[in-house]
Amino acid sequence: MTRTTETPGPNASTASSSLTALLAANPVVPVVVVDSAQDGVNVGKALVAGGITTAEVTFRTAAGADAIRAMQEVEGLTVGAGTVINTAQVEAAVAAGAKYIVSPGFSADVVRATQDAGVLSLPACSDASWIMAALELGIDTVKFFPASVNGGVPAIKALSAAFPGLGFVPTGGVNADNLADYLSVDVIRACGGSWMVKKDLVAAGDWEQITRLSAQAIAIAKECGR
Ligand SMILES: O=C(O)C(=O)C[C@H](O)[C@H](O)COP(=O)(O)O
Repeated sequence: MTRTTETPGPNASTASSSLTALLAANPVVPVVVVDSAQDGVNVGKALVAGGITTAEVTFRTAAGADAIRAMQEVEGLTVGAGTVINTAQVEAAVAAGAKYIVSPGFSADVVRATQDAGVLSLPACSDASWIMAALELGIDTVKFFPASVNGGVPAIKALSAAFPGLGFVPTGGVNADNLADYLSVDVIRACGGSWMVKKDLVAAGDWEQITRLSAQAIAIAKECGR
């Protein structure tokens, strides 16, 4: 396991504070997987109708970049890219208009390319060593993935003791039943997840249910003071 210990890019610290602001305004980050740009637009509209104002559109399908580009037309929606695992995808995501880039793990190359493009970077770290590598690049908020199998809230609290000031965005296993447990923790800046945009809902074109589940998630976030 090799890690690059480069210095942060010139945009790193501005980008970090903007990420904090973005997450404060978007405490629930839906992880969206779509097979077409049109599905992306429909999902985006359904999310906004339910009060969710961002979407992390994954590069897990070939439609990812096209969907990000098409979703720029959805009013009130900030579109980011997810499952970004190499610098070619960073380039494609930035070209498509992604405002932030999320990875399921930590890659210094991906973070640097994102910072160099002046786009917000949210890499995932599941333990203290990866967090230290992220800190070296000026990252002040990390995705915690997969959150539930890595110990959930107790693990985040334990890591937080060693890294005061670091923000976390748990993703993986978060749902309507445990969202409040996560959002009650100060260092958790937002939660990511797919529970309101499940593949079967997208396949069925059930935009109303996506809106209902989004509204439910936002109501829970509000109860937690977000
Ligand atoms: O693709 C990525 O970059 C990921 O990090 C994976 C997603 O965030 C999780 O698959 C969401 O988890 P669930 O909400 O449990 O479905």
